[in-house]
Amino acid sequence: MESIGDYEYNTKDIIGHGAFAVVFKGREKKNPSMTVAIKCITKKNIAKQSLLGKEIKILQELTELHHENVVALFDCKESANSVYLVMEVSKFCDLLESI
Ligand SMILES: Nc1ncnc2c1ncn2[C@@H]1O[C@H](COP(=O)(O)OP(=O)(O)OP(=O)(O)O)[C@@H](O)[C@H]1O
Repeated sequence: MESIGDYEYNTKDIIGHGAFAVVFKGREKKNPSMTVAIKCITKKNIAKQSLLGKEIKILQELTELHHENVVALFDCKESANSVYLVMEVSKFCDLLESI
């Protein structure tokens, strides 16, 4: 298990790949029934890291809206090579899988 603050994930549990990141299925350590999506962004894939900081700030502000159609950002952590975004699992991904 990889540890990201209060959350953890197994590198085998990949939900999806994007252009800049891999998204893993993870869980809260204290409450393992709480499933989360952990987006691991490799810093070297991002040309301007200041833009990533701005994007994270926008995600934090959107989270404060508590809107059902906006995926909440629970936590954000940084290591030497990566940035990790711990997010609510999107209900729309289930819909896509069922199509
Ligand atoms: N919060 C989430 N809940 C569930 N699945 C997710 C979540 N975020 C991302 N995913 C899945 O992981 C995949 C990769 O996501 P990611 O955000 O890295 O890239 P993308 O949105 O597909 O495209 P891009 O790389 O252009 O941003 C998505 O296509 C989706 O299937």
